[in-house]
Amino acid sequence: MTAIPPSAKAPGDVVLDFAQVCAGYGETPVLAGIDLAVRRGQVVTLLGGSGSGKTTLLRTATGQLRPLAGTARVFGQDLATASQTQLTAVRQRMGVLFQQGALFTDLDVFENVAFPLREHTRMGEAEIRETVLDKLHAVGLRGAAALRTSEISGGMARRVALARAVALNPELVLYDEPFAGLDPISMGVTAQLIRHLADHLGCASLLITHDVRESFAITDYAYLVGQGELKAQGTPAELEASADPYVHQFLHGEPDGPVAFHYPETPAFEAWLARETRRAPARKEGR
Ligand SMILES: Nc1ncnc2c1ncn2[C@@H]1O[C@H](COP(=O)(O)OP(=O)(O)OP(=O)(O)O)[C@@H](O)[C@H]1O
Repeated sequence: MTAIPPSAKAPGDVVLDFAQVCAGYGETPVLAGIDLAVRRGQVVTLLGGSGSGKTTLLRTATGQLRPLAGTARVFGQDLATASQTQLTAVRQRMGVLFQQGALFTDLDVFENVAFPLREHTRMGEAEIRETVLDKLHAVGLRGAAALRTSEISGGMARRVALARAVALNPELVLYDEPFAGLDPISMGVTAQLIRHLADHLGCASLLITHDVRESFAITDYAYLVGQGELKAQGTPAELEASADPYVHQFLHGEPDGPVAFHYPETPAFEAWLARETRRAPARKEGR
């Protein structure tokens, strides 16, 4: 693991703070010993291969999954011990752009962005109109306000979802694979938009992706996870200069090296295979 001290860049207060977090499903940890911090105004990237546990960490940050061990704090609130009311209060200060960025198909673009304002504030119509148009302007889609969701492209839909995610001026925005399925220009535009929103709103941003190029163009600090642990951390320049073979292979997309391609064959898989192998002749006889 590359030994680089955390918080190489510290522009503001810590908004999200993981200390030795172990995250996973049921009793099974996907990632263990995760130390991670995101500060106000910072764009932090969490990199990792397919299935490395990035979404699992995001679910832990939203309180959807409780940490199996360690401490996960958002706005100083310990998520492991938070009541439902406290979790709701934390989530109201947080915007999440989900991988699918699902919009409500029965609402037009304007109403999609207005939705959280109508749900969580007492704003009047004039203030809602002004806020929604301002957020749509920030993502370059003010002129698309009246369009139905069936009339916009996939890339535009992602930007509308982004405008909706920041409608309540969140202090923390979590992005789950914001570049997935976008063409190179839309990717670049989305990346600049994430940076712009972080600078403009002063929010803390955690970007979950396996796209090194796009994320490094806008990132202050990055973490690389793999093989169930934190493999490396640092500024993009520090990671690019790393001699660690795992970091080097991941950053350069090389097919050979320590980054595993195969999903591990667990004892549960071996037991399933033994059962299937025993059943196969019986199936044949039964024919
Ligand atoms: N609901 C679930 N229950 C049990 N295991 C799960 C669940 N969701 C994901 N996993 C497992 O957790 C591991 C990490 O998955 P996760 O979705 O966090 O990875 P990821 O890094 O986000 O992957 P990708 O980049 O492919 O989206 C995988 O081995 C996956 O099989």
